[in-house]
Amino acid sequence: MAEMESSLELSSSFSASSSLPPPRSRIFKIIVIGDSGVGKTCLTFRFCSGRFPSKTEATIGVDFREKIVEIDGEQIKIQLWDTAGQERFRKSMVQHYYRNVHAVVFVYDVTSLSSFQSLPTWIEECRQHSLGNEVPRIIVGNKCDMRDCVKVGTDVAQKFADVHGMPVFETSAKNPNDNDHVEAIFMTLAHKLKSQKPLMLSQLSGGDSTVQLKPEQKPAGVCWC
Ligand SMILES: Nc1nc2c(ncn2[C@@H]2O[C@H](COP(=O)(O)OP(=O)(O)OP(=O)(O)O)[C@@H](O)[C@H]2O)c(=O)[nH]1
Repeated sequence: MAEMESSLELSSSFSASSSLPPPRSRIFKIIVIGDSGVGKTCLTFRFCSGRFPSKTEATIGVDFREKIVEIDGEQIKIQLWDTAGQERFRKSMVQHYYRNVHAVVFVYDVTSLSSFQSLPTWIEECRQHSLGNEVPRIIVGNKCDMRDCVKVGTDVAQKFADVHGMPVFETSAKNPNDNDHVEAIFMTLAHKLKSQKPLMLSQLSGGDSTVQLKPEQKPAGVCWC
């Protein structure tokens, strides 16, 4: 779902840094996909703004949010493409947002078995757009704060992830205590991308907050093999 305050959020962060000379930075384009309502907007918002959005609406087509981070002394612009989960809001846009993608985040809701069972369909859609094993991909189980309603166990998710050769993370966009964890998930992906290959250079038009991932913030037990 789209976050109601996102435009305001972006414009205010750009104007705040408009006096700075624009640095050059690599861009990592990461698409976030999964069923409607799993929390894609909230996760991307949590990473880019550090908070949970107060109100959301179903994403139509695609929204994107950005954050500039620093990895090994280099500024990198992480561009998160928050895609519509509802089929009727996706149709005309699909071709566009799969273009030039560097990494994929598949999201399911740990309280919704059907959202987990949809993952193979999303993985297949990506594969059809040439986003298979060669592209860094991760699975994220969201809404872990709803402990009493969990329908997808960690072991089941881990087995599925192993079969598909991806790391899996469980987190909550809502729980403020998981703020660092959400950040660490996306930063782990960014580290992976940075170590992988040179990506396109781009002139930045402005900046959001800059963060440096501390070693202790990296999620434990992440396997990229
Ligand atoms: N409890 C809880 N609720 C969440 C969490 N993340 C999102 N939600 C709620 O789930 C609902 C859907 O969240 P969105 O982020 O809009 O979902 P989406 O995947 O972007 O949905 P589409 O745009 O339709 O594809 C909203 O009511 C959010 O408040 C979470 O971590 N915990």
